[in-house]
Amino acid sequence: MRAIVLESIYTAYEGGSEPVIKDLSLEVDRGEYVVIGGPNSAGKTTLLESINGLVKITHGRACVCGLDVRRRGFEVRRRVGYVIQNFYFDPFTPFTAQEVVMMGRFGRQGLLSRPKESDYDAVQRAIKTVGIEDLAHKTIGTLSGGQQQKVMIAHNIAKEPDLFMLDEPFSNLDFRAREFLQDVFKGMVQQGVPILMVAHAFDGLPDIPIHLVVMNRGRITGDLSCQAGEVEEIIRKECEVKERCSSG
Ligand SMILES: Nc1ncnc2c1ncn2[C@@H]1O[C@H](COP(=O)(O)OP(=O)(O)OP(=O)(O)O)[C@@H](O)[C@H]1O
Repeated sequence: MRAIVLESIYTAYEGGSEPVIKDLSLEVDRGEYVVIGGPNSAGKTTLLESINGLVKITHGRACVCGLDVRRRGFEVRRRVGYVIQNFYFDPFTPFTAQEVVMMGRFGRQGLLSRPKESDYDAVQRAIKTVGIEDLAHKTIGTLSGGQQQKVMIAHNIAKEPDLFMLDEPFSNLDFRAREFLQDVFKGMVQQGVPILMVAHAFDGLPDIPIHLVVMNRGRITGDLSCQAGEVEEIIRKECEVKERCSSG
């Protein structure tokens, strides 16, 4: 079973007059590391949110982890880890980093159930994996942007997702943290969990085959396999060619 099968989908935001994603098809297998690139407003975030069932798919077929996204969006979201692009915790948010990581278990344990031994174990593993043991008991809103980002990555790892999507996860992280986390993601991919990552900077991608998806104006304009070192050049070329074609 493929992790993602999208067949000619169109998606639109509530009240939007035009679809943002247009006639888009994509297949992703287990264990693939997918990088999604392209210019601003190409529809990269909207694609992630369509896969997750957060934006309405108006036409086409979308199957994620074997589930029909249009009918079973809630179940899809339970199984998909999603680190969003922009989040903000108020300094007075009354949760520690460890409690936020535990919230990643809610889909498995149920909102009103007590955490089990396996939930505590998954939380400790995620905290250790991301290397935030020293932050565990700090209040989330008092952490820096980069520290909060690491907590949200741990939250999604604790979820033990079948598919992991990240929207510009490195925007607040220093180069050491980027390299460390790229290793973590490589390990997840090698265990079979597919990763979809939207990015604008491509330094430090792991040395494994990359499934590169280039988007522009709501469509996929490039879908190919390449090495990490080729990603930036390919995206640059794709975007330049498409810009010339659309303005010529
Ligand atoms: N909540 C929303 N309601 C209506 N339109 C939206 C909404 N979010 C995004 N859009 C529109 O959808 C289009 C694609 O936006 P999206 O955020 O998916 O692009 P992106 O490729 O992720 O951009 P960037 O690289 O700048 O983050 C844009 O024209 C944007 O204005």
